[in-house]
Amino acid sequence: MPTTSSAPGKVYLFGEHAVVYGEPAVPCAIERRASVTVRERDDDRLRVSADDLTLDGFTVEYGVDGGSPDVDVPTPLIEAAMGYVDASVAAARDAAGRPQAGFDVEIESDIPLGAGLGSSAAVVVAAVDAATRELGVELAPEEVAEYAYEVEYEVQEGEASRADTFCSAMGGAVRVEGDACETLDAPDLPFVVGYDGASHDTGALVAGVRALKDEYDFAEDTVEAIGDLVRQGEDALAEGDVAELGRLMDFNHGLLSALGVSARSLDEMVWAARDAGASGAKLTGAGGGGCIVALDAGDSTETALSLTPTCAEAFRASLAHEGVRAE
Ligand SMILES: Nc1ncnc2c1ncn2[C@@H]1O[C@H](COP(=O)(O)OP(=O)(O)OP(=O)(O)O)[C@@H](O)[C@H]1O
Ligand SMILES: C[C@@](O)(CCO)CC(=O)[O-]
Ligand SMILES: [Mg+2]
Repeated sequence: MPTTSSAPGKVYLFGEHAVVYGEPAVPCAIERRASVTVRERDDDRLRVSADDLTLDGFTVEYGVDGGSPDVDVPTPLIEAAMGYVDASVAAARDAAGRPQAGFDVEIESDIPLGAGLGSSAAVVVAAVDAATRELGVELAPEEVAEYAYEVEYEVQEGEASRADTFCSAMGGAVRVEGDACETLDAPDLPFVVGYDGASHDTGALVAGVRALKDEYDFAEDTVEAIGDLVRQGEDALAEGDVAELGRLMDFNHGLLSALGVSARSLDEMVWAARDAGASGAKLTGAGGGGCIVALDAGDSTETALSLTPTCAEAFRASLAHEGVRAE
């Protein structure tokens, strides 16, 4: 019997990048999900199909010892995708004590890839959950989050926080600071997302911030300032003070720009949202290209974004109260 799990993507209210260095962050799960279906095979091979990775999708199959896959899309794309799937399957084999287990894996996702909405974490969380359940092991969402974090840590070459994976596994708004992860009581915030259609490589952007921080004390101070801002933002979130949350999001975007992770397309969308009357707007996730998130209960930000030349897609995103779940 195949087993399917799904998990949500996320936007960052505050704190991406700085969270990698132990500052707090508050990501919020959104109703865009990745869904992973896993079927155990009777050999040790892994066969992966991903419908949404390219317009045509791809299928790749190989054994526990690797081999040269026969595929029809550019190799770097496959290598990137397989890094996460491979490591998720390894985590599930490990959790179930079944190092030779083989699987057919199918990935479907409505989270744009490499765009700051946590597609990698959602795929990994759903894959770990589905593959462990397929092997008869039921993990608590917190345990799925921990395995998924180890996968992101490995694929992002030792520079990853628990924020994306914990948020995707638990759903709702969460607070992550180092290895302290908690869920928060948060009101439904009026998120509007602008997507420039581009994709980034999170690992490379994190490495860029690390280099800046190692070179300049004031870059290190910038990371600490983001931490201070998040602590202030938590009070505003508890009070449901959308105006103050917006001001702090604007400030957070400025600090992220200083760390070199914004882009002209993101800045243009941020300004379009502000001009349209959004309470605040910032890039979300690793940056470099991808998505911004703004707060606006009315329609003007979504309309303004959809008319912005650098915006390929604008949409509202509601808080996903459920994290990983069996489908
Ligand atoms: N539908 C999918 N099918 C297969 N792999 C996917 C899919 N969606 C995401 N991935 C994997 O996740 C990678 C993108 O992860 P990355 O961390 O760079 O971006 P993100 O998670 O979308 O954004 P951020 O980390 O900034 O929130 C892709 O290269 C691919 O390996
Ligand atoms: C940039 C980053 O902070 C968030 C990416 O969504 C990286 C991480 O936390 O692992
Ligand atoms: Mg990611």
